[in-house]
Amino acid sequence: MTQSKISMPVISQENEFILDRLELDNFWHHRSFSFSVDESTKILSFVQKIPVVDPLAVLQQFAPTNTLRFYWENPSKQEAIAAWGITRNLTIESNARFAKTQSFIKSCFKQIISEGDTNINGSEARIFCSFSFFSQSELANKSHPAATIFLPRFQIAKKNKNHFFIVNFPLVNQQNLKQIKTQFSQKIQSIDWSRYEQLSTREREEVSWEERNLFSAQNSQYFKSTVRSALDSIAIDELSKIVIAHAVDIKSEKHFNVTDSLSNLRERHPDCYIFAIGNDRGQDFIGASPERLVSIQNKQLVTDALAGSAPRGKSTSEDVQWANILLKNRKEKREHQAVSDFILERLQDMGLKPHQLPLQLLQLSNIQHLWTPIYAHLPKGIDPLDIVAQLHPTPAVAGVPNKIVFDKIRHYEKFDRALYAAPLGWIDRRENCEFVVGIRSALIEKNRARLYAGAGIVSGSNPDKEFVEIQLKLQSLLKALV
Ligand SMILES: C=C(O[C@@H]1C=C(C(=O)O)C=C[C@H]1O)C(=O)O
Repeated sequence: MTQSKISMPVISQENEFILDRLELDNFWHHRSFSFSVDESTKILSFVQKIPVVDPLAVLQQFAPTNTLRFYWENPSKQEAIAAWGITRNLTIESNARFAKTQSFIKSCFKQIISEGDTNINGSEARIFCSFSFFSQSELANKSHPAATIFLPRFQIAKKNKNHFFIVNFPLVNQQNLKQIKTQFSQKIQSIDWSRYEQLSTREREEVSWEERNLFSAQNSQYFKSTVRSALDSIAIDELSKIVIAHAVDIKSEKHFNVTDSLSNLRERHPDCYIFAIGNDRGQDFIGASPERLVSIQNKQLVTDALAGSAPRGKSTSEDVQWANILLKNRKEKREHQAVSDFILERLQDMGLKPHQLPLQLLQLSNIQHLWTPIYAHLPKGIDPLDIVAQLHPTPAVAGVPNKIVFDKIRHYEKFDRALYAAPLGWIDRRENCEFVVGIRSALIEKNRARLYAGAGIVSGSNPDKEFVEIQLKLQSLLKALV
């Protein structure tokens, strides 16, 4: 179901509004920035290089909470993107969501006329996508649609030392293109970007939780009983792996601060992808995921098989000890191989020739994982969304075999996974893209947050140890939320 609509008079008013009244706050905040157009309207995608900014600071200052928002950062790759407002969007509530996403994205990029500083790496206009874990949830009041895709009105991007501001602006009258470009350019230059060079640091007080139910005996007993039941199913060969997740609801005295929480996440997890997707109901799904589902640059695909976990040691020797346990443990390796086998098979089914690097460790600040990066060259005709559709969900977040595991997950988990463990990311006109798996994540709304974490269960898993793993993942997330 497309939520796009044309609204010609508003566009021209908006046009006038931007060009004639140049007050900064109104320029950004005016509500008419959040309506979308359909595929018959051309869209000017105007990009301009700007001085150094922190895209998170810009997002904090300008993105209203009543429109779609997206934040994406990979600190170790010196890359960050903030996007907000809607120029075109689509929400999907049905099956075939990846195919529908694909055709929507193609039609969007056909409308775009790119102008400005377009030839520098990182300056591309992107379309942002998030999906729910299941294509159709059986739970009545689900918080997120099966797919949400949008071309934002504004995008701030940082790539290495370069920073860009992009406006995706619906054109009513193309004759004015030159004039509009000049005025956008002047407007962007007139902004005092130095004010957004750094996120204004506030007192990062610890939020006091109503912690009663965080890891209550009831919670832990229920989780462990599901692990035991899954082990029974594994013993009779009904399935060979299942990832069981746990959700914890917390309530703070004050509203959560999304940008400060993101800032904490990027400090604590510089090797992860930091993300946030906000909807028009003021809900934000945020997290720091170590798991790439699909990354494509110039037709080179990279994906991660990531499964099998151990804590980090408090000293170097303890750390090495944990690493060795992880690398040698047969149960952890079984858990991992279920993922790498699945990915290789799915890519081969698409006619690709994937190759994997030797098994290695991905050491994050709080946890370490077994990791196999997998590469493939993409021939013409394979769309990034074909790969997302083929790979989601991998046994890193679901299990083997898929069909049986889906029913079991719905049975064991007393909550809707919503966006947890599902793909989210961006795609550009040249079909470069990055999608991560939305794990190590929380759904935030005002003073409430739901935190998610899951653990892979295979033959040999121990319910107590799996619960410890879940706690480790949840605690790390909890520490970042303010
Ligand atoms: C499911 C999650 O993580 C996954 C499960 C892992 C495991 O069980 O060892 C490791 C990495 C992820 O693939 C999660 O963090 O919620």
